[in-house]
Amino acid sequence: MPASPVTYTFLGPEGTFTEAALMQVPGAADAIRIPSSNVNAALDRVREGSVDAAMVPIENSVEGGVTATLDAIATGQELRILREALVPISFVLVARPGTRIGDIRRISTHGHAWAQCRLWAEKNIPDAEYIPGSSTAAAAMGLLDDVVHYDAAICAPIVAGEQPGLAVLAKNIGDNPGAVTRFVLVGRPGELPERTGADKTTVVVPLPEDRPGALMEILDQFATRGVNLSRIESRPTGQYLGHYFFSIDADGHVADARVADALAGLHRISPATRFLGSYSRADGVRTEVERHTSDRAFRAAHSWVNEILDSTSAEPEYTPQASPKS
Ligand SMILES: O=C(O)C(=O)C[C@]1(C(=O)O)C=C[C@@H](O)C=C1
Repeated sequence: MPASPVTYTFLGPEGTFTEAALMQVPGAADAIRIPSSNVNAALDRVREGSVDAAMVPIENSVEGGVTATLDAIATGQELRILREALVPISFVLVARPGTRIGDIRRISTHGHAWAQCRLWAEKNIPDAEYIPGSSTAAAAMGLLDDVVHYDAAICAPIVAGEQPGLAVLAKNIGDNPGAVTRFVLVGRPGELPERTGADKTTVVVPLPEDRPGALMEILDQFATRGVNLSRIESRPTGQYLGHYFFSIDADGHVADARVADALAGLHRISPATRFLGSYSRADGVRTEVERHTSDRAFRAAHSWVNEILDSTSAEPEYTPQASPKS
């Protein structure tokens, strides 16, 4: 019987940056690809098992963390990050043919895209009202639909190139030409991606309450084991004011002794710590490991302690006390 094809979902519709990220996954071109209208819907499809994995945005070099994703993977049925993808971001301004920049009164795009074009918009369309869109491509495609109440959109160049109904009014309108968005492919817990030496580990750590220095203790678990952090963000749990969790990316794989030891330390401090995955870095940069935090150093240290335990009687011998004479 032929194997059933892999099924992916992504923040759609076609033409989003998220779809571009999914197409970086080997075999994605031959897989079934189902667009989802938002990050939660995409992750729900993974949880209920109707798709194998979902590609979602997690972090932008200009605007920071994508909170919808950070929150959705931190709670609910457990999920795992299987890989990451980096997409260079450039934006175009599109409208219906015949529209001039001076005609624009209302403009739509994804919130992260709007944040990355803010300076351009202030300079070129200062009076235009911003209408939030579920994605850049959804905003652009909406212009082909007579019912939408905006007259321009900001999207990826690819959308404009494929739609004769859309005219490009301006190119490269992002405020930061080097902008990059990081995406993650999220699946259900199962096989762990192999350790490559150029890996990342993502965890969610609820901040223990009413404990002075709790954040310091969390950071210390990584610092004392020579584990570098590439992202740390605090997010409210939503339960009540002042209750936060930390979303953390650390260099290394849970199969690295120093990372495993740091995670064990986190679990002691905050038992509800959630492991979100170890996966290879999209940029392929290998982690530099200091000698005293290498697997070999951890092994040697553990065998030293075990030797001590083996050669020493850990529990004092039990000598029953003579019963007092009556
Ligand atoms: O709207 C899209 O095209 C998306 O893929 C989402 C998204 C994001 O969430 O940051 C991805 C990349 C860009 O930074 C802007 C929007």
